[in-house]
Amino acid sequence: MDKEKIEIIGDNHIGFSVDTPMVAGAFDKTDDQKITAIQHHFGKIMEELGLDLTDDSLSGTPYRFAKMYVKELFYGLNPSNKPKLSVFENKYGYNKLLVEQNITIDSSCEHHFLPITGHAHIGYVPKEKVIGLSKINRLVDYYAHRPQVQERLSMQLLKDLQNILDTEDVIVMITTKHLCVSSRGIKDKDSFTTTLEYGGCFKNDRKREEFLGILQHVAL
Ligand SMILES: Nc1nc2c(ncn2[C@@H]2O[C@H](COP(=O)(O)OP(=O)(O)OP(=O)(O)O)[C@@H](O)[C@H]2O)c(=O)[nH]1
Ligand SMILES: [Zn+2]
Repeated sequence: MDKEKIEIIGDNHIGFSVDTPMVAGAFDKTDDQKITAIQHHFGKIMEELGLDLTDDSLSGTPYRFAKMYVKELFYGLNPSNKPKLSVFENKYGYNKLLVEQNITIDSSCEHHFLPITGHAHIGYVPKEKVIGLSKINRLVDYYAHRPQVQERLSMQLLKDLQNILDTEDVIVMITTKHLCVSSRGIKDKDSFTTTLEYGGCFKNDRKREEFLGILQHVAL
């Protein structure tokens, strides 16, 4: 992509869809085939930087890097890795706010491929269905392990939880630090980023305040 095109995307970097932009056939190759290809390309990048790939310490890096991308940092791109989310009938009729807070976010920014770290706080008001608590954490982990923008990550979590729980009454707050802001570019070490996405009863100011009140003493 030429520089002019990159500048344009720089001004319009938020995608129009909640789905991660993927090409057709994105999973035609196996993980091992992807690792082999990425290993080759990353080795070339290291060579361009002038690094000696015959050095003991560097020789395994292209493979380590490729395995880390496919199996760890970006495992959430592949829908076959989506966690199974068991939901139960709301037999006890609990119909007040439930908050799962301080869920670890380990993600990567899709513009620079640098880490985004922080926490998600997720609340919902059950209707007919309740979800196993750990499944909320697992879903966050899954969507975070893609190249992301924070806004889209929030929306993907909201939409999926609304579908799974069969209710609009879900709220997702994410507070993070972006290394692309703190460690390069403007190098601002202190700023952080918060997004808030919600539907249903959380459109009501008092319901949103109830959720935010619970989070008052939560650290980043
Ligand atoms: N809205 C949003 N922007 C993000 C996110 N992660 C990174 N960015 C921004 O994406 C923008 C990309 O802008 P560009 O001007 O194309 O890139 P750049 O020249 O590296 O910009 P600087 O970071 O200002 O040096 C930057 O402003 C980033 O801070 C995110 O999750 N959401
Ligand atoms: Zn970035």
